Amino acid sequence: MKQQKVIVIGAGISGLATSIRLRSQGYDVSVFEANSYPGGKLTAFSAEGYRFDMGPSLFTMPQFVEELFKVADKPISDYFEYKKKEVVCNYFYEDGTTFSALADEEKFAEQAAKTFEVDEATVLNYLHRSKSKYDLTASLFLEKSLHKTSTYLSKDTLKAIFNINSLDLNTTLSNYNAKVFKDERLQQFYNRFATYNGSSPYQTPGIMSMIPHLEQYFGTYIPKGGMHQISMSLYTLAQDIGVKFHLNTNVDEILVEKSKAAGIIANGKHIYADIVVSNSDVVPTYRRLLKGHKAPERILKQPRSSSALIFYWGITREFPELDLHNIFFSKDYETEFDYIFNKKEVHHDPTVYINITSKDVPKDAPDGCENWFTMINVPSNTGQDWGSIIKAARQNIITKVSRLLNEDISKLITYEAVLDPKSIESKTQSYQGALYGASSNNKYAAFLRHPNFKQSIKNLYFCGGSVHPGGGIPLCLLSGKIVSELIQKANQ
Ligand SMILES: Cc1cc2nc3c(=O)[nH]c(=O)nc-3n(C[C@H](O)[C@H](O)[C@H](O)COP(=O)(O)OP(=O)(O)OC[C@H]3O[C@@H](n4cnc5c(N)ncnc54)[C@H](O)[C@@H]3O)c2cc1C
Repeated sequence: MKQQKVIVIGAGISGLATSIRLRSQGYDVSVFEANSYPGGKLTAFSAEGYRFDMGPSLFTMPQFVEELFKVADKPISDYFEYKKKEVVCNYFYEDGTTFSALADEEKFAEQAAKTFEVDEATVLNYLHRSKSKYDLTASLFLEKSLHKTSTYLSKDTLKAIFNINSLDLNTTLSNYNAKVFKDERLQQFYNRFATYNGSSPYQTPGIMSMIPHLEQYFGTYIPKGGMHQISMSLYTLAQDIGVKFHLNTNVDEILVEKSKAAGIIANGKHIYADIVVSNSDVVPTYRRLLKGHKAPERILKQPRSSSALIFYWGITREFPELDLHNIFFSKDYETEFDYIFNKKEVHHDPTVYINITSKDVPKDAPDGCENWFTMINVPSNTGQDWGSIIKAARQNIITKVSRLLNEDISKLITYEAVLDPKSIESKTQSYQGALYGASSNNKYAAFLRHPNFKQSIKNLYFCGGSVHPGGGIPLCLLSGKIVSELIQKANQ
């Protein structure tokens, strides 16, 4: 059979994963990327002796990265190394409580019982329930297309349906956590996991209590050289196995002939292919690349996930009380989320996340200094005045962190760069600058994500954080897997 040509639009983490899988399956794969660099949101920059990962900072489920080296039949050690973190995250509360979340489950529960009003058994039981929710649903919701009948004819699906009541779909995450834990600080700790897919704990269903399992059971990791090594190692791997990259090439249109994807138009040129995969956000894929084709309006109108406002700060001091991941909680979590998702504004007391890779990668900052990636969750871009929001948030963050660390950090900032939802949108063509596509703020969200294929246009596929199974590095890698399996099956 003639080798089939595949065009992938976008070299985000999902586009890279898809290209590696399809090339390993024998396809002739070309990736067209608008930016001058691969990786999309997963990129980095250096300035004045500091290196910063620009986007994702938390690395979980490394097995999905490992799988890509296996399918490409290349030793991962030639490309990518990472180590497990024993301290997952340090937490700081407004009432002065501090809590260091440890990777080891038993030690974590022991520490939680010492810090909060809870016994170890309650914490362990919560984690066990979290694991069973994941085990029951992962193969159905995350690893297969939800839009193919075959998915529903499996033993796993029947098992999930029989156990539907144990999935806590009919309550919100915050109500579920409030039922299990008396201590509001521990509720806030577990409510935070809603932000891992850009949702609100006060709206997202209780099934999201499976997310702590990913962190606690599979662990958290730091790549040698920082997060950017994930995308760079996959880019090198893809090139080594023969994927062709066209950087600085924006795709303007997907060519469709006789209800079949036939290629793309880029720089005014028609480039033909047998299969097209869009790693571009699904909203601009329809609005710009598929103009004139009927769009699934209900899906495209789903409210977006949260976005982020990030200050990249060069800090001229080291803080031993901080680790790679640090959270400074807001006092009133519910109001903070009401501002983000209902008012579409930013509360004056936001939860602040500080990621410091120089803790594990010393050369990321000059001696005696730290590289702070200081982030707050903010609404997606619907035309807010980001200039004023940035000004107010900067002051509020500095005041809060200075108070909780007992040190005026404003005097320590010698380098600063800022990323806001508008710049996330313009750099990656992500609709409204949302980090994870649509939010999961209702129990049907999983079914309201766009499928990985299009019924009415043959040979057109979709991967990435805005489509099934969702955003975040692990799910984006899984969408690449689902797409490559769908293509393989269609071509058998
Ligand atoms: C600040 C921030 C923090 C985050 N934190 C985490 C975290 O800690 N852990 C985690 O797992 N996830 C995190 N995420 C989410 C994660 O980064 C994303 O879910 C994931 O990287 C999305 O990958 P993707 O392949 O879907 O798309 P993207 O990274 O958005 O890449 C899409 C690519 O397609 C290109 N493109 C789009 N349209 C076209 C076109 N027409 N022609 C050519 N090219 C095009 C874009 O230029 C871009 O390079 C974070 C994201 C951000 C921004």
